[in-house]
Amino acid sequence: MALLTPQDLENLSVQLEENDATIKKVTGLDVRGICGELYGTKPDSQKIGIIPISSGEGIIGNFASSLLFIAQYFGLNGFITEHPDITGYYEAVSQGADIILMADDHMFVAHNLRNGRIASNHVATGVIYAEIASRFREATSKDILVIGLGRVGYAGAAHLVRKGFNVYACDPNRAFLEKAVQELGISPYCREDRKRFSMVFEATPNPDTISEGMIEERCLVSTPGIPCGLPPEIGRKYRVDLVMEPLVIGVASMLYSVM
Ligand SMILES: NCCC[C@@H](N)C(=O)NCCCC[C@H](N)C(=O)O
Repeated sequence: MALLTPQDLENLSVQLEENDATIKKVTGLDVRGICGELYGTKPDSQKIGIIPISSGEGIIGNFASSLLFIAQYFGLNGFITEHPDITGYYEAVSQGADIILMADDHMFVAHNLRNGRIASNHVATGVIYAEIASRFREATSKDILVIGLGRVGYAGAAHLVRKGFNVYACDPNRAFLEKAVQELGISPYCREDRKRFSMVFEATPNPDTISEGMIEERCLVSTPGIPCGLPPEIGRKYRVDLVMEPLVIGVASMLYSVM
């Protein structure tokens, strides 16, 4: 899994503002509205304990401060512990955190100490970005393309199947594709079918995974993937709206899902 870099997290508030405006334009709701409908919850100034974790590749310079910005943006009472790891965990609980946010190199979790609910970033991110794609008001059918069936893509595809969309998906890893066909009943996307989509959920760590023959002239691409799966020239040639932001939208989904 590709790890965030401090550069990915620069100008987070600008990235959020731009993406929230796009989401509102193409779905009719902003991130708060979609998360509220998706989970049936709303923030109630819960105390969020943000714990830096030093394992593996170590602490990412502006990761904790980015989480603090996100907590405050959604009306929550966030704080970053003075110490990392276990000492930080003890500090967060002692200071009355209702929800703990912490991430190592493999898992990023939100754990609500009051109701026991726990969310992982990869599932919450897959679900919210798939949900955004599926709410495209100008969609011409219930057909939706999912590119990438790893932890994030699979979670998004499962969510779309549950919502009754016709999910077509592709992944270079044949085992991932087979698993999704068997377990979710999705249809493998075949380029030869020349089928085009007005809704695309892209969840790969690769650039330029979206090709011209995949999309309709008017299309919404929703992706947490870094780097961007939409080639800029295709985005310019067609009327494509792109929702792509590295952290805030996925963390909002995590927090709303454990409230
Ligand atoms: N959609 C967001 C996906 C984040 C994930 N790909 C990642 O970089 N995880 C590593 C986070 C490491 C945080 C570090 N341990 C710290 O606490 O600063």
